[in-house]
Amino acid sequence: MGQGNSSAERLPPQVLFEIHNFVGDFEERGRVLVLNKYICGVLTTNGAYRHYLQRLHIEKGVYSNPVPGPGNKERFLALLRRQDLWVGGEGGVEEEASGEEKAEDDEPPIPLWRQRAKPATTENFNIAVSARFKPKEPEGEGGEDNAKVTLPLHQRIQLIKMSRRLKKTSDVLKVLKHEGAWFGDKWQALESNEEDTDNKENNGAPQTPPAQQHLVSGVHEIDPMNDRVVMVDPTKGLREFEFDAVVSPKVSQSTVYDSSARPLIADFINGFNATILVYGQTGSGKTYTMFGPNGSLNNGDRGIVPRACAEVLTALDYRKDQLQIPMQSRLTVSYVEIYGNDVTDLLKDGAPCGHSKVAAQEYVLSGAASHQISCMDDVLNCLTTGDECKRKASTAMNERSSRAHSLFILELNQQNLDSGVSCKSRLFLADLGGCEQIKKSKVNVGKSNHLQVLKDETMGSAGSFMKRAGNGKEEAAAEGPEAPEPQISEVESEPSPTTFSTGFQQSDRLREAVYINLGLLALKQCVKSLNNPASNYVPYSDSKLTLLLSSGLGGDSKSSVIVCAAQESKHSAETTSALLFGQACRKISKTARTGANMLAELVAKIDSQIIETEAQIKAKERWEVIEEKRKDTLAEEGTMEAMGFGGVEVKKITVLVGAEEEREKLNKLLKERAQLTGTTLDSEIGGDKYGGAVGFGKGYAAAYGLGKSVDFNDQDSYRFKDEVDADAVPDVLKKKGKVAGWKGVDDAHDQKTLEKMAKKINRRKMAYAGVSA
Ligand SMILES: Nc1ncnc2c1ncn2[C@@H]1O[C@H](COP(=O)(O)OP(=O)(O)OP(=O)(O)O)[C@@H](O)[C@H]1O
Repeated sequence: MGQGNSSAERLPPQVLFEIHNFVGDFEERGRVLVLNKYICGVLTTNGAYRHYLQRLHIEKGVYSNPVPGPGNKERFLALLRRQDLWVGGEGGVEEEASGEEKAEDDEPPIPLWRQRAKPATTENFNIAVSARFKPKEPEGEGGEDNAKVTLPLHQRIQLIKMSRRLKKTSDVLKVLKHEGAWFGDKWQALESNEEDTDNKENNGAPQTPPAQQHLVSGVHEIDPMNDRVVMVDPTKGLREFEFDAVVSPKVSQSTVYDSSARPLIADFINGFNATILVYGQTGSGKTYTMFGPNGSLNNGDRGIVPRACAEVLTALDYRKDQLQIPMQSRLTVSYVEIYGNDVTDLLKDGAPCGHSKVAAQEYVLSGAASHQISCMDDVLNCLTTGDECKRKASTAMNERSSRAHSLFILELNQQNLDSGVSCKSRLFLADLGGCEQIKKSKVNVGKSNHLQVLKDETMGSAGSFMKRAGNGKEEAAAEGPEAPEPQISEVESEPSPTTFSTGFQQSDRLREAVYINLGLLALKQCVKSLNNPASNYVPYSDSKLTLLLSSGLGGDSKSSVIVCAAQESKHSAETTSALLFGQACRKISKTARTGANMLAELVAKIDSQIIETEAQIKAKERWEVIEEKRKDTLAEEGTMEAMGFGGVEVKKITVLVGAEEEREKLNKLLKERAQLTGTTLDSEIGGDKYGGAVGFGKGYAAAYGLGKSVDFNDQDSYRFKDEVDADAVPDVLKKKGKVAGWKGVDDAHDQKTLEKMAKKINRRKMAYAGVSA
């Protein structure tokens, strides 16, 4: 390789080494690649790298999708780092020769690019965010409702600078002047210099300050070239957003797939977990983007899900026949819907996932809901079956509105039969329910052509039902995660007779809206925490949606968020809110890793931290004896004791103290573990492990748990004792024979055993009780 090649030397040494390793000596001369001292025919650099990408796939099993256009070089360089993906062991790291060795051997120094580094298994990246705008509604079909906005002068100047690509403020002022109005009182002051001249030309007649100019709110500019969107929001004023991709309203489904989903499909096949989610207001085109128009699986209009499945299946077929390494693979799909706290299996007629609500996450992620697929017919069957089962309804905002969040999960298990290296990756495709304002979707009142209109005061009205039943949180949620306006609106249509069935329908719609909004609120909170470096707790457990998406959002998977939005002025508040969400997601940086069971690894890591923390607590905790005054609760009626005179017993109580910080840490770890495993904190604390024996509020367990105290001197004083349930003795201790022959509290005479037992249980329970009390 030519050492003097400046463009090649700019690449990091490890990359240079790896390219050399892969393609032999090479040199880049402008747009032509020189390989092994021979010019590669007429191959341009881009063409040559396309060829290398293909070789990388065939020889090393590293997949790259055939994206048209330039950029092959960058993709090749990125993928080259994964060339040892299917190789067992470390991949043969070549150590850097030390300076002394070099001198001894008297060999010419090894160029930096020849030194081999350990292959990368992790990649740092930010969540990729793209924005897609729905075509404008035709006028007269609800597309017009132009809210007027008065921008402050500096924003107005900024807007003109952005839209007209002007740099100088003086040029902007000329535009403003030409437009005829804007400045109000400041007109003369700002333009004084120029106006002086102009006024002189106008025979000295004073210029009257013109009326304030108003702008129409909404999307002002969609700039796919620079991936920029300019918004004028009625409450927030001018806003400029930058994303990884901005697609114009007219682009095809395949362009959206190429820009927002395709790179992640390659990552998925290469063993990374990946998440693609669509977010936006109701009716903004999320389902259209994810699945296609109105559930149609027509080739041209197909959305991301069928396209992704087609690409994965084609790639797997190709890999089976063409790769030089023998690969075995199995692709499965799960399709679930999240409605409030219920997760249902759309491929099993909407049956609940798992036997209990808490088990849903474990059930879904363990693959219990999965179906093997091997061709597109299987995929289309799953999509059709799932679609029939989905909650859909007609609202004023969308004729076919999804009334819950749905999650399509692809799971790919692959193994290199030669090296035995296996990899499991998951692709989460989430079609989130749309955030909606009740007054716009009119689910509380119905829409004349969908549901009969109900007044709040009417019996069975959904509005009054929710108002009565709902707490503040529900009402807030009903208005969407960022509701800018007050709540349930006035009924706009004429009242009409109410039937119970319409009442129920409306209460269903309203409940759905609340559930959707609550899930989205929880999602926003998670994104906020992920963006806050000071926060070490992400509230995934706040909703089933965030629990299921936890590994995709904050975990080690690659993620892409597609913000769907409407351009119309009347939707500008929701559009700004959706774009702001996208911007917040874009700031989240993560480390993605290839490899198998990420969840198990994470849980194992937390487990080791739990053990460490428990050891710290053990070292620090101590029993302290305190005096407690207790009243005789069983005193006979009419006695002095019952009337409050006397009847007070002073008891010595032994209390476990110390290690408060560690307990708090333990509590956090237990919570985190519960989130990851989809269980409850109760079971993490010991409910499951000890056969539910340490359930809260139960005799013995209560004394050891929430009460945080053990009354060791109380063995004879039955009057002051809670009734003890023999079942409450931890099974694990019974088995070990530590409390052999346990029959009741009278047998609890071995103080040491009790102390030991209490400490063991309390370490976890106190961590919980101490923090949550
Ligand atoms: N880019 C687009 N081009 C053409 N039509 C679109 C586009 N996006 C959405 N639509 C149409 O707009 C309507 C609403 O879209 P869709 O059902 O996908 O919205 P949504 O965001 O999923 O709504 P919800 O949250 O209520 O389910 C559909 O009729 C759909 O075909």
